Amino acid sequence: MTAQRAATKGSVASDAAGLRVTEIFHSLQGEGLTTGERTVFVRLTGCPLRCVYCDSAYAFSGGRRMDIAAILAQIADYSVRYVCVTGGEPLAQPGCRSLLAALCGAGYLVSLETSGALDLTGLDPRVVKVMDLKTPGSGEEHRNRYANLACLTPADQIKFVLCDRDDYRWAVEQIRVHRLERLCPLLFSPAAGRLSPRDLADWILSDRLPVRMQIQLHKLLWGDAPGH
Ligand SMILES: C[S@@+](CC[C@H](N)C(=O)[O-])C[C@H]1O[C@@H](n2cnc3c(N)ncnc32)[C@H](O)[C@@H]1O
Ligand SMILES: Nc1nc2[nH]cc(C(=O)O)c2c(=O)[nH]1
Ligand code: SF4
Ligand SMILES: [Mg+2]
Repeated sequence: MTAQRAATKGSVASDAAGLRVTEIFHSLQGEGLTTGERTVFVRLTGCPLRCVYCDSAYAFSGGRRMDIAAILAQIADYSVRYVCVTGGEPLAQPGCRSLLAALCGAGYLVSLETSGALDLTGLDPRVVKVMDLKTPGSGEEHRNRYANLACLTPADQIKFVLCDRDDYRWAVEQIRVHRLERLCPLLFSPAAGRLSPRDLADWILSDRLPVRMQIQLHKLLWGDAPGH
């Protein structure tokens, strides 16, 4: 299926209402526990982090201001059950919480991709939080907000995007120290183009880790192009 890119460029409106949106597109979920499900992605603009591997740097700036009604109207065109709010760092925009609540209220199964660097309290409890723990190799480990772990439930997911063997060892240690297994499913993902998926698979098997490996499905299907 061809993904569709719906909202992208345009000037940034100055009014405080609404959210800055880089794109809204229809694709197959490429990450996490609902991989393969038809999903509409709302990519919010702006991020205070700069992970070395970021595949969404085009969302750091630009975008266009949309109010929640307009976002909902655009999503309605696609007849999906799943909506994924991502970015950029979605929680960097104050309006993100209202958007998430409105999406849940409209009956969508809503997930939030977040760096783990911003406060997770006060989110609609129906939102599935997919939270990264940023590794040393990302260059943003110091931004991890460990208090967020207390906000996670078994319905959420913790993701490690790994650049190399040192990141892998670090992630194993995080699982042990914070007893992450007891919180929610754990995802190990190779940083695209930096870590061999086969090496990662071998390490996980060899160490008998309680994690789920993922490879970004959308990149296998469509490469690096935005809007997929
Ligand atoms: C682009 S980020 C947006 C949401 C949020 N800023 C975050 O980092 O979770 C979405 C997901 O893509 C992951 N990601 C970004 N670049 C990647 C890459 N080159 N390879 C694998 N995963 C990547 C991030 O770690 C995060 O889990
Ligand atoms: N197909 C597809 N699945 C995704 N899952 C998480 C994404 C993201 O950029 O956050 C993403 C994305 O960009 N595309
Ligand atoms: S936090 Fe997410 S959007 Fe921001 S730089 Fe890192 S991967 Fe990219
Ligand atoms: Mg992506």
